[in-house]
Amino acid sequence: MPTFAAEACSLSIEGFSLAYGGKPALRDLTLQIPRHRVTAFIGPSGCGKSTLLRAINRLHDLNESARAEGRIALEGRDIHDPKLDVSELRRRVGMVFQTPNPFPMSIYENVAFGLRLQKRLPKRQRDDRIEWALSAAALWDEVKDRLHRSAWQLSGGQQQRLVIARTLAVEPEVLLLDEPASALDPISTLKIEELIRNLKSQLTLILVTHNMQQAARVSDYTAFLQQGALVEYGSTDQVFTNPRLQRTEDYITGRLS
Ligand SMILES: Nc1ncnc2c1ncn2[C@@H]1O[C@H](COP(=O)(O)OP(=O)(O)OP(=O)(O)O)[C@@H](O)[C@H]1O
Repeated sequence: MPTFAAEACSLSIEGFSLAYGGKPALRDLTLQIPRHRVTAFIGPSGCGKSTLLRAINRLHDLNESARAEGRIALEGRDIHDPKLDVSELRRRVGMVFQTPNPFPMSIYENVAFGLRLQKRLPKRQRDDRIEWALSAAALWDEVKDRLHRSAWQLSGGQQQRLVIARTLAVEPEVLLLDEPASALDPISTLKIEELIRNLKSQLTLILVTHNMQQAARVSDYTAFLQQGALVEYGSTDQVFTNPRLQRTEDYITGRLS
């Protein structure tokens, strides 16, 4: 199990469990997520990948039947600390979902949206931040001449990069990606993968994917979950080329779905 020195560790998950209506979805998970790396969560459908991802920015708070136990610390601070501001946590830990969900407004306003909630910036600075976020999401060149057109005119792949730009605009430290390319065509998927690899110089990324080639291509570390438990966690190289457990090998090679 990889462990990281405090200065290299973004998130530390310790004895974390979560149940929906008394039914366990995550069981006593302990793992550390390294800073400025891509970590993939893989495992069969229903094993708890999305539940774990969402727990990192406390989305389970919105579900009355969900009960969490244990600790998740971001930069050493427990995210369940009652003194912690949840909206600030969600700014620091951004999330991108499977289906691109741009708001029904212009490309510019989509990226400005979170920024406006966070703080009032003078227009010049806001424009600079929007250009920066769209560039970081590898979309600027494609949209710079039509910033005030509807976001819904973009292709699915462009919409997903716009959603990533919207998330980046508020300068998160961690980006959670829940199957971000599964609704996209192969070319758009490769663009998202390249983007993920490039973004790790700026922030920590966690990727949920069903696509084993994708996990192998973009992630540095891979955690394999089964029935809510962490089965194997290691460098992606090790997990994919020399898995410690037969169950991991069976899943990676498609013998277990
Ligand atoms: N909102 C919810 N209410 C009740 N049960 C839920 C809820 N969300 C997930 N579950 C259950 O928790 C377990 C883990 O689900 P989760 O969506 O985290 O798995 P997953 O590995 O991401 O699955 P998939 O790959 O199919 O998206 C499953 O048994 C699921 O039915």
